[in-house]
Amino acid sequence: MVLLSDSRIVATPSIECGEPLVDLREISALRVDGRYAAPQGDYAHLRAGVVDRLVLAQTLLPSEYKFLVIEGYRPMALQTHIFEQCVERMRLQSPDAEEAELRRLASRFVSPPEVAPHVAGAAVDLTLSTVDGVELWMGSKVNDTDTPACFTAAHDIGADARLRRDLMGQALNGAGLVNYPTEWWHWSYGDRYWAYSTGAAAARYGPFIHQ
Ligand SMILES: C[C@@H](N)C(=O)N[C@H](C)C(=O)O
Ligand SMILES: [Zn+2]
Repeated sequence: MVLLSDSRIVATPSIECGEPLVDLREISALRVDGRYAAPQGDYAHLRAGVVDRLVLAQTLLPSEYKFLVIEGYRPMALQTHIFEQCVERMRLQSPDAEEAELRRLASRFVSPPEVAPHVAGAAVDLTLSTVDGVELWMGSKVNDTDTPACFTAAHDIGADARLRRDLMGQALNGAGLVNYPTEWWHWSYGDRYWAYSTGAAAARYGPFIHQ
């Protein structure tokens, strides 16, 4: 598995295309959860090209399902904070590990800020709901990385959750997004991880400042 801290991701070129962020709360086809709501509404924004692909992906789901968007854009300061917090958690678990190894271990679950897809407005954490908005069980809670069930390919999660993950993956892959294999809920388009995974010559979206 290629991690976000891998030198191949860091070395992937990024040519910023300048596309704006779009507020998902103004896209009637998409449902946005408010658990990470903050005053500026950063969490509810994504690049226009990602939004288009998300809307397309939703049409590829069986009609009884809808996406429930949990978090999109994340400011650099927030990404840096949660990455450093994760490094400190790794230090508690592996007190003798070198700094570089702690950062590699942390990057299994939080991206190093310099390549972070959420900071580019390119990544979305999402799950499935019923058409009425009732969140469905996917084998673990969104953002619970303390269980092996967070890995997208996990098998001991029950048949319903496995089927839902597969359906979600088919729809999102079908619309051009790629998954981070340690987190079933994390999908991106246009960032460095996407460029590396798809063989694109460069990322389309680099770090972005939401005004
Ligand atoms: C922190 C978690 N929700 C997440 O988004 N992880 C990925 C790998 C990231 O930080 O980009
Ligand atoms: Zn994510």
